[in-house]
Amino acid sequence: LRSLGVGEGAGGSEADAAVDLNATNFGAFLKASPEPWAVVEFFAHWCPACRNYKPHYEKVAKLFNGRDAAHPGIILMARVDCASKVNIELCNRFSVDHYPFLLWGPPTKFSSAKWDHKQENSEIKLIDDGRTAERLLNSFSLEDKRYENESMLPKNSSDPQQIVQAIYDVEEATAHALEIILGHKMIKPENRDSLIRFLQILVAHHPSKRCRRGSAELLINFDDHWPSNLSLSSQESYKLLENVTEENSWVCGKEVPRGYWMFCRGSKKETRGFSCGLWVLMHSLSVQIGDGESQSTFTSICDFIHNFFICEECRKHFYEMCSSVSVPFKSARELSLWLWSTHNKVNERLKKEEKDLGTGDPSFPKVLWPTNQLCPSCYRSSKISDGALDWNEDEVYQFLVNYYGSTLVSSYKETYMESLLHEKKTVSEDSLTSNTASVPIGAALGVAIASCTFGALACFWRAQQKNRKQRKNWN
Ligand SMILES: Cc1cc2nc3c(=O)[nH]c(=O)nc-3n(C[C@H](O)[C@H](O)[C@H](O)COP(=O)(O)OP(=O)(O)OC[C@H]3O[C@@H](n4cnc5c(N)ncnc54)[C@H](O)[C@@H]3O)c2cc1C
Repeated sequence: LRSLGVGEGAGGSEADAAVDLNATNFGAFLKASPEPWAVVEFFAHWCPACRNYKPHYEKVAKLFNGRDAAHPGIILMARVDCASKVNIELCNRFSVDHYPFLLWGPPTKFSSAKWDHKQENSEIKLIDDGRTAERLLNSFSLEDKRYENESMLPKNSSDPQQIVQAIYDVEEATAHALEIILGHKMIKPENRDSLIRFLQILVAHHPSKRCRRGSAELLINFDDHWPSNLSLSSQESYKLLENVTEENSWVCGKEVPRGYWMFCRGSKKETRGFSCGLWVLMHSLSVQIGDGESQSTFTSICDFIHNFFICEECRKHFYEMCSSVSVPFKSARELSLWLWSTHNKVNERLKKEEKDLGTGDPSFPKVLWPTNQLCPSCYRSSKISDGALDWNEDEVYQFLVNYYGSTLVSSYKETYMESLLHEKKTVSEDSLTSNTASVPIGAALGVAIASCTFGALACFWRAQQKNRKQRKNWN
Protein backbone atom coordinates (compact mmCIF):
# COMPACT_ATOMS: atom_id res chain seq x y z
CA LEU A 1 0.00 0.00 0.00
CA ARG A 2 0.88 3.67 -0.26
CA SER A 3 1.84 3.67 3.40
CA LEU A 4 4.86 1.61 2.50
CA GLY A 5 7.22 4.15 3.99
CA VAL A 6 5.26 4.74 7.13
CA GLY A 7 6.75 2.73 9.87
CA GLU A 8 8.37 0.27 7.51
CA GLY A 9 11.76 -0.25 5.96
CA ALA A 10 15.09 1.16 6.95
CA GLY A 11 14.85 4.25 9.03
CA GLY A 12 11.07 4.20 9.04
CA SER A 13 9.07 5.31 12.03
CA GLU A 14 5.39 5.85 12.73
CA ALA A 15 5.65 9.53 11.84
CA ASP A 16 7.49 9.15 8.55
CA ALA A 17 5.84 10.70 5.53
CA ALA A 18 8.77 10.07 3.19
CA VAL A 19 8.48 6.66 1.57
CA ASP A 20 11.34 4.25 2.33
CA LEU A 21 12.26 2.35 -0.80
CA ASN A 22 14.80 -0.35 -1.51
CA ALA A 23 16.23 -2.10 -4.56
CA THR A 24 13.36 -4.57 -4.59
CA ASN A 25 10.48 -2.13 -4.72
CA PHE A 26 12.15 1.04 -6.08
CA GLY A 27 11.31 0.62 -9.78
CA ALA A 28 7.79 -0.69 -9.39
CA PHE A 29 6.81 1.85 -6.75
CA LEU A 30 8.05 4.85 -8.71
CA LYS A 31 6.53 3.56 -11.91
CA ALA A 32 3.15 3.29 -10.22
CA SER A 33 3.36 6.66 -8.51
CA PRO A 34 0.58 9.03 -9.64
CA GLU A 35 2.54 12.16 -8.70
CA PRO A 36 4.13 13.96 -11.65
CA TRP A 37 7.35 14.54 -9.67
CA ALA A 38 9.48 12.57 -7.27
CA VAL A 39 12.32 13.54 -4.97
CA VAL A 40 14.59 10.74 -3.83
CA GLU A 41 16.99 11.16 -0.93
CA PHE A 42 19.88 8.72 -1.01
CA PHE A 43 21.30 8.47 2.49
CA ALA A 44 23.22 6.15 4.80
CA HIS A 45 21.77 5.27 8.18
CA TRP A 46 25.20 5.57 9.84
CA CYS A 47 25.83 9.08 8.44
CA PRO A 48 25.42 11.75 11.19
CA ALA A 49 24.67 14.49 8.63
CA CYS A 50 21.84 12.33 7.28
CA ARG A 51 20.40 11.83 10.76
CA ASN A 52 20.42 15.60 11.28
CA TYR A 53 18.92 16.14 7.86
CA LYS A 54 16.10 13.65 8.38
CA PRO A 55 13.74 16.05 10.25
CA HIS A 56 14.17 18.63 7.47
CA TYR A 57 13.36 16.15 4.75
CA GLU A 58 10.49 14.78 6.78
CA LYS A 59 9.05 18.28 7.30
CA VAL A 60 8.88 18.81 3.55
CA ALA A 61 7.65 15.25 2.92
CA LYS A 62 4.68 15.88 5.23
CA LEU A 63 3.54 18.69 2.95
CA PHE A 64 3.32 16.36 -0.03
CA ASN A 65 2.86 12.78 1.22
CA GLY A 66 0.34 11.09 3.46
CA ARG A 67 -3.23 11.60 4.45
CA ASP A 68 -2.74 15.03 6.02
CA ALA A 69 -0.59 16.47 3.23
CA ALA A 70 -1.35 20.09 2.35
CA HIS A 71 -0.27 19.54 -1.30
CA PRO A 72 -0.99 15.90 -2.14
CA GLY A 73 -0.56 14.42 -5.57
CA ILE A 74 2.28 16.71 -6.69
CA ILE A 75 5.58 15.33 -5.42
CA LEU A 76 6.41 11.89 -4.10
CA MET A 77 9.13 12.21 -1.46
CA ALA A 78 11.09 8.96 -1.13
CA ARG A 79 14.37 7.77 0.36
CA VAL A 80 16.86 4.96 -0.13
CA ASP A 81 19.37 3.77 2.46
CA CYS A 82 22.59 3.26 0.48
CA ALA A 83 24.26 1.68 3.51
CA SER A 84 21.96 -1.25 3.17
CA LYS A 85 23.69 -3.99 1.17
CA VAL A 86 20.73 -4.67 -1.09
CA ASN A 87 20.72 -1.05 -2.27
CA ILE A 88 24.39 -0.69 -3.25
CA GLU A 89 23.79 -1.34 -6.93
CA LEU A 90 20.78 0.96 -6.98
CA CYS A 91 22.79 3.80 -5.42
CA ASN A 92 25.60 3.20 -7.91
CA ARG A 93 23.08 3.46 -10.72
CA PHE A 94 22.44 7.04 -9.62
CA SER A 95 26.15 7.83 -9.04
CA VAL A 96 25.56 8.62 -5.38
CA ASP A 97 28.89 10.02 -4.17
CA HIS A 98 27.94 11.83 -0.99
CA TYR A 99 25.21 11.77 1.64
CA PRO A 100 22.54 12.97 1.74
CA PHE A 101 22.18 13.07 -2.02
CA LEU A 102 18.94 14.39 -3.52
CA LEU A 103 17.62 13.86 -7.02
CA TRP A 104 14.33 14.90 -8.48
CA GLY A 105 12.43 14.31 -11.69
CA PRO A 106 9.47 12.43 -13.10
CA PRO A 107 8.99 9.14 -11.22
CA THR A 108 9.02 7.06 -14.41
CA LYS A 109 12.49 8.32 -15.22
CA PHE A 110 13.77 7.10 -11.85
CA SER A 111 12.28 3.71 -12.33
CA SER A 112 13.98 3.07 -15.62
CA ALA A 113 17.02 5.34 -15.80
CA LYS A 114 20.58 5.61 -14.71
CA TRP A 115 21.93 8.98 -13.72
CA ASP A 116 25.33 10.58 -13.55
CA HIS A 117 26.67 14.09 -13.20
CA LYS A 118 27.73 14.34 -16.83
CA GLN A 119 24.26 13.69 -18.20
CA GLU A 120 23.32 17.21 -19.33
CA ASN A 121 19.95 16.31 -20.82
CA SER A 122 18.67 13.98 -18.18
CA GLU A 123 15.20 14.69 -16.83
CA ILE A 124 16.53 13.71 -13.44
CA LYS A 125 18.25 16.63 -11.72
CA LEU A 126 20.44 16.99 -8.70
CA ILE A 127 19.05 19.20 -5.96
CA ASP A 128 22.23 20.94 -5.03
CA ASP A 129 20.97 22.97 -2.12
CA GLY A 130 18.31 21.34 -0.02
CA ARG A 131 20.27 21.51 3.22
CA THR A 132 17.36 22.73 5.31
CA ALA A 133 13.62 22.24 4.92
CA GLU A 134 13.29 25.88 3.85
CA ARG A 135 16.01 25.60 1.25
CA LEU A 136 14.57 22.37 -0.06
CA LEU A 137 11.17 24.03 -0.35
CA ASN A 138 12.81 27.00 -2.04
CA SER A 139 14.18 24.68 -4.61
CA PHE A 140 10.58 23.76 -5.50
CA SER A 141 9.78 27.44 -5.80
CA LEU A 142 7.09 27.04 -3.13
CA GLU A 143 7.95 30.38 -1.63
CA ASP A 144 6.87 31.84 -4.91
CA LYS A 145 3.71 33.72 -3.88
CA ARG A 146 2.12 32.94 -7.21
CA TYR A 147 2.36 29.23 -6.51
CA GLU A 148 1.13 29.59 -2.98
CA ASN A 149 -1.89 31.53 -4.07
CA GLU A 150 -2.64 29.21 -6.91
CA SER A 151 -2.48 26.11 -4.76
CA MET A 152 -4.61 27.60 -2.01
CA LEU A 153 -7.28 29.01 -4.24
CA PRO A 154 -10.45 26.98 -4.55
CA LYS A 155 -10.48 25.08 -7.79
CA ASN A 156 -12.27 26.81 -10.58
CA SER A 157 -15.53 24.92 -10.59
CA SER A 158 -16.52 26.47 -13.91
CA ASP A 159 -13.58 24.81 -15.65
CA PRO A 160 -14.81 21.56 -17.24
CA GLN A 161 -11.23 20.26 -17.44
CA GLN A 162 -11.10 19.91 -13.65
CA ILE A 163 -12.95 16.61 -13.98
CA VAL A 164 -9.84 15.07 -15.60
CA GLN A 165 -8.42 14.77 -12.10
CA ALA A 166 -11.45 12.83 -10.92
CA ILE A 167 -10.26 9.58 -12.48
CA TYR A 168 -8.08 9.20 -9.38
CA ASP A 169 -10.98 9.95 -7.09
CA VAL A 170 -13.16 7.40 -8.81
CA GLU A 171 -10.44 4.82 -8.19
CA GLU A 172 -10.00 6.09 -4.65
CA ALA A 173 -13.75 5.95 -3.93
CA THR A 174 -14.02 2.42 -5.35
CA ALA A 175 -11.16 1.08 -3.24
CA HIS A 176 -12.29 3.06 -0.21
CA ALA A 177 -15.83 1.69 -0.50
CA LEU A 178 -14.47 -1.82 -0.56
CA GLU A 179 -12.18 -1.11 2.36
CA ILE A 180 -15.20 0.04 4.38
CA ILE A 181 -17.27 -2.96 3.34
CA LEU A 182 -14.52 -5.37 4.37
CA GLY A 183 -13.42 -3.40 7.42
CA HIS A 184 -16.97 -3.26 8.77
CA LYS A 185 -17.67 -6.84 7.76
CA MET A 186 -20.73 -5.65 5.89
CA ILE A 187 -21.16 -8.58 3.51
CA LYS A 188 -24.10 -10.62 4.73
CA PRO A 189 -26.07 -13.42 3.10
CA GLU A 190 -28.93 -11.02 2.41
CA ASN A 191 -26.84 -8.33 0.66
CA ARG A 192 -24.15 -10.44 -1.00
CA ASP A 193 -26.05 -10.54 -4.31
CA SER A 194 -26.29 -6.78 -4.33
CA LEU A 195 -22.50 -6.46 -4.10
CA ILE A 196 -22.06 -9.02 -6.87
CA ARG A 197 -24.41 -7.06 -9.16
CA PHE A 198 -22.62 -3.80 -8.46
CA LEU A 199 -19.23 -5.43 -9.10
CA GLN A 200 -20.58 -6.74 -12.41
CA ILE A 201 -21.30 -3.16 -13.47
CA LEU A 202 -17.81 -2.10 -12.37
CA VAL A 203 -16.25 -4.90 -14.41
CA ALA A 204 -17.97 -3.68 -17.55
CA HIS A 205 -18.13 0.09 -17.08
CA HIS A 206 -15.70 1.43 -14.48
CA PRO A 207 -13.78 4.28 -16.15
CA SER A 208 -10.46 2.90 -14.86
CA LYS A 209 -9.37 -0.29 -16.51
CA ARG A 210 -7.44 -1.52 -13.51
CA CYS A 211 -10.57 -1.17 -11.37
CA ARG A 212 -12.44 -3.16 -14.00
CA ARG A 213 -9.78 -5.84 -13.79
CA GLY A 214 -9.72 -5.77 -9.97
CA SER A 215 -13.50 -6.03 -9.81
CA ALA A 216 -13.39 -9.00 -12.17
CA GLU A 217 -10.83 -10.74 -9.97
CA LEU A 218 -12.98 -10.10 -6.93
CA LEU A 219 -15.95 -11.61 -8.71
CA ILE A 220 -13.99 -14.64 -9.85
CA ASN A 221 -13.02 -15.37 -6.25
CA PHE A 222 -16.23 -14.18 -4.64
CA ASP A 223 -17.70 -17.60 -3.92
CA ASP A 224 -14.45 -18.78 -2.32
CA HIS A 225 -14.38 -15.86 0.11
CA TRP A 226 -18.07 -15.42 0.75
CA PRO A 227 -19.79 -18.72 0.03
CA SER A 228 -23.50 -18.15 -0.40
CA ASN A 229 -24.49 -20.84 2.05
CA LEU A 230 -22.46 -19.42 4.93
CA SER A 231 -23.78 -16.98 7.45
CA LEU A 232 -21.11 -14.38 8.25
CA SER A 233 -21.85 -14.63 11.91
CA SER A 234 -20.33 -18.10 11.91
CA GLN A 235 -16.76 -18.43 13.07
CA GLU A 236 -15.73 -19.94 9.80
CA SER A 237 -16.93 -16.95 7.83
CA TYR A 238 -15.09 -14.48 10.01
CA LYS A 239 -11.95 -16.51 9.52
CA LEU A 240 -12.46 -16.34 5.77
CA LEU A 241 -12.94 -12.59 5.97
CA GLU A 242 -9.79 -12.06 7.98
CA ASN A 243 -7.82 -13.93 5.39
CA VAL A 244 -9.01 -11.87 2.47
CA THR A 245 -9.41 -8.37 3.82
CA GLU A 246 -6.20 -6.71 2.67
CA GLU A 247 -5.78 -8.47 -0.62
CA ASN A 248 -9.35 -7.85 -1.65
CA SER A 249 -9.31 -4.15 -0.97
CA TRP A 250 -6.81 -3.84 -3.82
CA VAL A 251 -9.66 -3.61 -6.27
CA CYS A 252 -7.91 -0.81 -8.19
CA GLY A 253 -4.32 -1.93 -7.67
CA LYS A 254 -2.08 -2.18 -4.64
CA GLU A 255 -1.38 1.52 -4.30
CA VAL A 256 -5.06 2.53 -4.14
CA PRO A 257 -6.52 3.85 -1.88
CA ARG A 258 -3.76 6.43 -1.83
CA GLY A 259 -5.19 8.36 1.08
CA TYR A 260 -5.96 11.63 -0.66
CA TRP A 261 -8.37 13.19 -3.09
CA MET A 262 -7.70 15.35 -6.10
CA PHE A 263 -10.87 16.66 -7.79
CA CYS A 264 -12.84 15.85 -4.62
CA ARG A 265 -10.39 17.48 -2.23
CA GLY A 266 -12.18 19.86 0.12
CA SER A 267 -10.74 23.01 1.58
CA LYS A 268 -11.31 21.42 4.98
CA LYS A 269 -10.22 17.95 5.99
CA GLU A 270 -13.71 16.78 6.86
CA THR A 271 -15.48 17.94 3.69
CA ARG A 272 -15.95 16.33 0.24
CA GLY A 273 -13.73 13.26 -0.35
CA PHE A 274 -15.45 9.87 -0.37
CA SER A 275 -19.05 10.95 -0.91
CA CYS A 276 -17.98 13.22 -3.79
CA GLY A 277 -15.95 10.35 -5.30
CA LEU A 278 -18.96 8.06 -5.01
CA TRP A 279 -21.21 10.50 -6.87
CA VAL A 280 -18.61 10.86 -9.63
CA LEU A 281 -18.34 7.07 -9.88
CA MET A 282 -22.12 6.70 -10.21
CA HIS A 283 -22.39 9.46 -12.82
CA SER A 284 -19.52 7.96 -14.80
CA LEU A 285 -21.23 4.55 -14.76
CA SER A 286 -24.55 6.03 -15.85
CA VAL A 287 -23.06 7.48 -19.04
CA GLN A 288 -21.18 4.29 -19.92
CA ILE A 289 -23.98 1.76 -19.88
CA GLY A 290 -26.05 0.58 -22.81
CA ASP A 291 -29.78 1.31 -23.02
CA GLY A 292 -30.65 -2.31 -22.25
CA GLU A 293 -28.79 -2.14 -18.96
CA SER A 294 -30.40 1.04 -17.68
CA GLN A 295 -33.03 -0.54 -15.39
CA SER A 296 -30.67 -3.16 -13.94
CA THR A 297 -27.97 -0.51 -13.38
CA PHE A 298 -30.49 1.69 -11.61
CA THR A 299 -31.49 -1.19 -9.30
CA SER A 300 -27.86 -2.12 -8.66
CA ILE A 301 -26.82 1.43 -7.78
CA CYS A 302 -29.83 1.89 -5.49
CA ASP A 303 -29.22 -1.45 -3.75
CA PHE A 304 -25.51 -0.82 -3.41
CA ILE A 305 -26.03 2.57 -1.76
CA HIS A 306 -28.78 1.13 0.42
CA ASN A 307 -26.68 -1.81 1.62
CA PHE A 308 -23.17 -0.45 1.65
CA PHE A 309 -23.06 3.35 1.94
CA ILE A 310 -22.27 3.77 5.58
CA CYS A 311 -23.88 7.24 5.88
CA GLU A 312 -27.27 6.44 7.39
CA GLU A 313 -29.05 9.65 6.39
CA CYS A 314 -27.63 9.55 2.87
CA ARG A 315 -28.63 5.99 2.10
CA LYS A 316 -32.06 6.48 3.59
CA HIS A 317 -32.80 9.60 1.53
CA PHE A 318 -31.32 8.10 -1.59
CA TYR A 319 -33.36 4.93 -1.21
CA GLU A 320 -36.53 6.98 -0.80
CA MET A 321 -35.75 8.68 -4.09
CA CYS A 322 -35.04 5.30 -5.69
CA SER A 323 -38.32 3.92 -4.38
CA SER A 324 -40.30 6.80 -5.83
CA VAL A 325 -39.39 5.72 -9.39
CA SER A 326 -42.41 3.90 -10.79
CA VAL A 327 -41.65 3.52 -14.50
CA PRO A 328 -38.72 1.28 -15.53
CA PHE A 329 -35.80 3.01 -17.26
CA LYS A 330 -35.53 2.31 -20.96
CA SER A 331 -32.35 4.15 -21.85
CA ALA A 332 -28.99 5.29 -20.52
CA ARG A 333 -30.17 8.85 -21.15
CA GLU A 334 -33.11 8.41 -18.77
CA LEU A 335 -30.90 6.94 -16.05
CA SER A 336 -28.18 9.61 -16.40
CA LEU A 337 -30.75 12.37 -16.20
CA TRP A 338 -32.48 10.75 -13.23
CA LEU A 339 -29.19 10.52 -11.34
CA TRP A 340 -28.35 14.10 -12.27
CA SER A 341 -31.70 15.43 -11.07
CA THR A 342 -31.57 13.28 -7.92
CA HIS A 343 -28.11 14.63 -7.15
CA ASN A 344 -29.48 18.15 -7.66
CA LYS A 345 -32.30 17.43 -5.21
CA VAL A 346 -29.68 16.41 -2.64
CA ASN A 347 -27.69 19.56 -3.47
CA GLU A 348 -30.76 21.71 -2.99
CA ARG A 349 -31.55 20.18 0.38
CA LEU A 350 -27.97 20.35 1.58
CA LYS A 351 -27.50 23.90 0.34
CA LYS A 352 -30.05 25.06 2.87
CA GLU A 353 -28.85 22.71 5.62
CA GLU A 354 -25.21 23.65 5.21
CA LYS A 355 -26.07 27.34 5.20
CA ASP A 356 -28.12 27.03 8.41
CA LEU A 357 -25.60 24.85 10.21
CA GLY A 358 -22.39 26.25 8.71
CA THR A 359 -21.25 22.71 7.92
CA GLY A 360 -20.52 23.06 4.20
CA ASP A 361 -17.23 23.61 2.49
CA PRO A 362 -16.98 27.40 1.95
CA SER A 363 -14.93 26.87 -1.21
CA PHE A 364 -17.45 24.42 -2.66
CA PRO A 365 -20.95 25.65 -1.86
CA LYS A 366 -23.77 23.44 -3.06
CA VAL A 367 -25.26 24.60 -6.35
CA LEU A 368 -27.75 23.44 -8.89
CA TRP A 369 -25.46 21.74 -11.32
CA PRO A 370 -24.11 22.27 -13.98
CA THR A 371 -23.77 25.98 -13.39
CA ASN A 372 -24.36 28.44 -16.18
CA GLN A 373 -20.60 28.98 -16.55
CA LEU A 374 -20.00 25.25 -16.88
CA CYS A 375 -22.77 24.63 -19.39
CA PRO A 376 -24.62 27.70 -20.69
CA SER A 377 -26.53 25.66 -23.26
CA CYS A 378 -27.99 23.46 -20.48
CA TYR A 379 -30.28 26.37 -19.61
CA ARG A 380 -33.21 27.36 -21.80
CA SER A 381 -33.55 30.37 -19.61
CA SER A 382 -31.86 31.19 -16.33
CA LYS A 383 -35.21 32.25 -14.88
CA ILE A 384 -36.92 29.99 -12.41
CA SER A 385 -40.44 29.09 -13.45
CA ASP A 386 -42.73 27.30 -10.98
CA GLY A 387 -39.85 26.94 -8.55
CA ALA A 388 -37.71 25.03 -11.08
CA LEU A 389 -34.95 25.98 -13.49
CA ASP A 390 -35.79 25.62 -17.15
CA TRP A 391 -33.25 22.98 -18.16
CA ASN A 392 -32.58 21.87 -21.70
CA GLU A 393 -32.33 18.16 -20.93
CA ASP A 394 -30.88 17.19 -24.31
CA GLU A 395 -28.00 19.57 -23.66
CA VAL A 396 -27.65 18.40 -20.05
CA TYR A 397 -27.40 14.80 -21.20
CA GLN A 398 -24.84 15.70 -23.85
CA PHE A 399 -22.88 17.59 -21.21
CA LEU A 400 -23.01 14.64 -18.79
CA VAL A 401 -21.81 12.25 -21.50
CA ASN A 402 -18.83 14.47 -22.36
CA TYR A 403 -18.00 15.42 -18.78
CA TYR A 404 -18.30 12.00 -17.10
CA GLY A 405 -17.44 10.03 -20.22
CA SER A 406 -14.74 11.23 -22.56
CA THR A 407 -13.28 14.08 -20.47
CA LEU A 408 -13.02 12.01 -17.30
CA VAL A 409 -10.96 9.32 -19.00
CA SER A 410 -9.08 11.63 -21.37
CA SER A 411 -5.81 11.65 -19.43
CA TYR A 412 -5.69 7.85 -19.54
CA LYS A 413 -6.33 7.86 -23.26
CA GLU A 414 -3.75 10.54 -24.01
CA THR A 415 -1.16 8.69 -22.05
CA TYR A 416 -1.84 5.53 -23.91
CA MET A 417 -1.40 7.23 -27.27
CA GLU A 418 1.74 9.01 -26.04
CA SER A 419 3.25 5.79 -24.81
CA LEU A 420 2.62 4.22 -28.20
CA LEU A 421 4.33 7.06 -30.02
CA HIS A 422 7.12 7.41 -27.51
CA GLU A 423 8.17 3.86 -27.09
CA LYS A 424 7.60 2.98 -30.75
CA LYS A 425 6.60 -0.48 -29.77
CA THR A 426 3.38 -2.34 -29.48
CA VAL A 427 1.76 -1.87 -26.14
CA SER A 428 -1.01 -4.27 -25.41
CA GLU A 429 -4.40 -2.86 -24.46
CA ASP A 430 -3.74 -4.43 -21.09
CA SER A 431 -1.01 -2.00 -20.20
CA LEU A 432 -3.46 0.85 -20.32
CA THR A 433 -4.46 0.36 -16.76
CA SER A 434 -3.69 -3.14 -15.68
CA ASN A 435 -0.05 -2.25 -15.65
CA THR A 436 -0.03 -0.10 -12.56
CA ALA A 437 3.28 1.16 -13.81
CA SER A 438 2.86 3.25 -16.89
CA VAL A 439 -0.62 4.60 -16.83
CA PRO A 440 -1.14 6.24 -13.48
CA ILE A 441 2.07 8.20 -13.93
CA GLY A 442 1.28 9.30 -17.41
CA ALA A 443 -2.26 9.99 -16.43
CA ALA A 444 -0.91 12.08 -13.59
CA LEU A 445 1.10 14.07 -16.10
CA GLY A 446 -2.09 14.69 -18.02
CA VAL A 447 -3.71 15.72 -14.79
CA ALA A 448 -0.77 17.88 -13.87
CA ILE A 449 -0.92 19.71 -17.15
CA ALA A 450 -4.54 20.50 -16.42
CA SER A 451 -3.71 21.65 -12.92
CA CYS A 452 -2.60 25.16 -12.13
CA THR A 453 -0.11 24.16 -9.45
CA PHE A 454 1.82 22.33 -12.07
CA GLY A 455 2.50 25.62 -13.83
CA ALA A 456 4.76 26.86 -11.08
CA LEU A 457 6.60 23.57 -10.86
CA ALA A 458 7.08 23.44 -14.59
CA CYS A 459 8.45 26.99 -14.56
CA PHE A 460 10.82 26.04 -11.85
CA TRP A 461 11.77 22.97 -13.74
CA ARG A 462 12.68 24.99 -16.81
CA ALA A 463 14.56 27.54 -14.70
CA GLN A 464 16.49 24.73 -13.07
CA GLN A 465 17.49 23.37 -16.40
CA LYS A 466 18.86 26.75 -17.42
CA ASN A 467 20.58 27.58 -14.17
CA ARG A 468 22.19 24.37 -13.15
CA LYS A 469 24.67 25.16 -10.46
CA GLN A 470 27.74 23.29 -9.35
CA ARG A 471 26.73 20.49 -7.04
CA LYS A 472 27.81 20.71 -3.45
CA ASN A 473 28.85 18.05 -1.01
CA TRP A 474 26.85 18.30 2.20
CA ASN A 475 29.21 16.39 4.39
C1 LIG B 1 -25.96 8.73 -2.78
C2 LIG B 1 -25.57 9.85 -1.89
C3 LIG B 1 -26.51 10.42 -1.06
C4 LIG B 1 -26.16 11.46 -0.20
N1 LIG B 1 -27.09 11.97 0.67
C5 LIG B 1 -26.72 12.91 1.59
C6 LIG B 1 -27.63 13.38 2.58
O1 LIG B 1 -28.76 12.96 2.62
N2 LIG B 1 -27.17 14.28 3.48
C7 LIG B 1 -25.89 14.75 3.46
O2 LIG B 1 -25.52 15.56 4.30
N3 LIG B 1 -25.02 14.33 2.52
C8 LIG B 1 -25.39 13.42 1.59
N4 LIG B 1 -24.49 12.98 0.66
C9 LIG B 1 -23.20 13.63 0.54
C10 LIG B 1 -23.35 14.90 -0.34
O3 LIG B 1 -24.22 14.68 -1.42
C11 LIG B 1 -22.01 15.36 -0.92
O4 LIG B 1 -21.39 14.27 -1.55
C12 LIG B 1 -21.06 15.92 0.10
O5 LIG B 1 -21.68 16.95 0.82
C13 LIG B 1 -19.81 16.49 -0.61
O6 LIG B 1 -20.21 17.51 -1.50
P1 LIG B 1 -19.34 18.05 -2.69
O7 LIG B 1 -19.28 19.52 -2.61
O8 LIG B 1 -18.03 17.35 -2.73
O9 LIG B 1 -20.14 17.72 -4.02
P2 LIG B 1 -20.97 16.43 -4.35
O10 LIG B 1 -22.41 16.71 -4.14
O11 LIG B 1 -20.40 15.25 -3.66
O12 LIG B 1 -20.73 16.28 -5.92
C14 LIG B 1 -19.50 15.85 -6.43
C15 LIG B 1 -19.28 16.54 -7.76
O13 LIG B 1 -20.29 16.15 -8.66
C16 LIG B 1 -20.65 17.23 -9.52
N5 LIG B 1 -22.11 17.43 -9.39
C17 LIG B 1 -22.76 18.19 -8.50
N6 LIG B 1 -24.07 18.09 -8.71
C18 LIG B 1 -24.25 17.25 -9.74
C19 LIG B 1 -25.38 16.77 -10.44
N7 LIG B 1 -26.62 17.15 -10.12
N8 LIG B 1 -25.21 15.91 -11.45
C20 LIG B 1 -23.96 15.53 -11.82
N9 LIG B 1 -22.86 15.97 -11.22
C21 LIG B 1 -23.00 16.82 -10.18
C22 LIG B 1 -19.85 18.42 -9.09
O14 LIG B 1 -18.74 18.53 -9.93
C23 LIG B 1 -19.41 18.06 -7.69
O15 LIG B 1 -18.19 18.64 -7.37
C24 LIG B 1 -24.85 11.94 -0.20
C25 LIG B 1 -23.89 11.37 -1.06
C26 LIG B 1 -24.24 10.34 -1.88
C27 LIG B 1 -23.20 9.71 -2.78
